[in-house]
Amino acid sequence: MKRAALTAEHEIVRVQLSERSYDIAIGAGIIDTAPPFFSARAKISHAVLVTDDQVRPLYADRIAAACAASGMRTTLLSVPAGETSKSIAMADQLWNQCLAEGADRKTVVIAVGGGVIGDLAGFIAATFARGLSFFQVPTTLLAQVDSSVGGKVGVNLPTAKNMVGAFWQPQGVLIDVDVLATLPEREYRAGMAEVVKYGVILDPDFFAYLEANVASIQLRDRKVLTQVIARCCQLKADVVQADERETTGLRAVLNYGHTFCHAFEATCGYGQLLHGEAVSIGMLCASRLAESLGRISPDVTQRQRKLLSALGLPTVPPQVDIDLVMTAMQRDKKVEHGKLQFVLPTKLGMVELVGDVPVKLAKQAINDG
Ligand SMILES: NC(=O)c1ccc[n+]([C@@H]2O[C@H](COP(=O)([O-])OP(=O)(O)OC[C@H]3O[C@@H](n4cnc5c(N)ncnc54)[C@H](O)[C@@H]3O)[C@@H](O)[C@H]2O)c1
Ligand SMILES: O=C(O)C(=O)C[C@@H](O)[C@H](O)[C@H](O)COP(=O)(O)O
Ligand SMILES: [Zn+2]
Repeated sequence: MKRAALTAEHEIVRVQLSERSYDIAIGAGIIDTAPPFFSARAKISHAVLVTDDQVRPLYADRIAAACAASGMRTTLLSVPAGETSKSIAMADQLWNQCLAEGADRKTVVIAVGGGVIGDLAGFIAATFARGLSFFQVPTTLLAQVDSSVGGKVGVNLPTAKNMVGAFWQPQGVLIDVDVLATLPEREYRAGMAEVVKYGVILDPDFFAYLEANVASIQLRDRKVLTQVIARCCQLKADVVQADERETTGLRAVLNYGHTFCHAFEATCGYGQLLHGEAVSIGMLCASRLAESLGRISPDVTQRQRKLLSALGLPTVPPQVDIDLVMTAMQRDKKVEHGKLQFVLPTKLGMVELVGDVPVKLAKQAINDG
């Protein structure tokens, strides 16, 4: 197949999923190659770009103009920035806007933004007219290392994170590391939590690399960032290829810390605690839980806490009603027959899905934080 003309300095990670396979292109300054990147992978007569009101003036207007200049009929839809836009009400608004703009089954959706936009636009793509092709142009660190890859799309219910959604793979992911230059510091740090997650669940050498490169990471060193993002995309691609729909339990490793994380996000009110911040706190809760079950030694938790703190991430659970958190945890999608399951470390670089965990110990793992 014809490939987009990208700059010399880019890497391609391929996600191998038979007919749903796709490329993740990672490089500096490649955002302007967006139209040929899309056109090489889909026939596009009508592109619907979905973005948020902060990313729109920074990047989405520019991509929309380039798409229009390359001959695509282009519609740009924008939602308010932030987690509260990942809702059924916002999906309803976008479905109706797509209809009003004459979208049909050949329309291609392009998500330009962070994880909220990727999840929401992907959900529109998965559902409008029973499914449209879509692309991801992730603009946060979190979206570049995690949410744009793997096809989990969806929206939140008021008390249950990501509860309505689908597995819907993109046709391609275009990652320009240069867009991270404008990302607010808090959002950048939040993205690092998912980066650390990959080290804990799959790759102890990568964890050690992060420990050794905190200063360059804080400076957003372009070279280090490109390597970090490419490694995360490759690790995620490997997992998704092995268990696309989280049916064998393998993909669940990517959910490390998320049983606690999602319960904190919902209980605090969406957007109060950023997803990455909640991942940071949630991973430490899961690690303490593994300790209390005698599965790991305290130094595994200590190393995570030290690295997460050095990266400026929160480590202490929020001051919220613990019983509300425990109730929210029961809405985790890994719950089977009413029983919670947790992804717990066995050592640095390896985790397992564990059932039959006494709720009392999970509560204690929060209280001990
Ligand atoms: N589908 C998945 O596999 C998956 C994986 C991880 C997280 N998620 C989801 O992702 C969401 C969090 O995503 P997020 O952290 O990217 O948040 P986000 O999408 O809310 O973006 C964070 C903020 O940064 C702004 N922004 C984005 N790019 C920017 C840029 N380059 N410069 C300046 N500002 C920019 C946005 O406008 C927003 O205000 C959560 O809903 C989480 O559940 C999904
Ligand atoms: O891709 C996955 O699988 C993940 O679990 C990645 C997570 O970082 C991400 O937050 C995901 O959206 C959580 O999925 P959920 O199924 O627990 O809602
Ligand atoms: Zn996550």
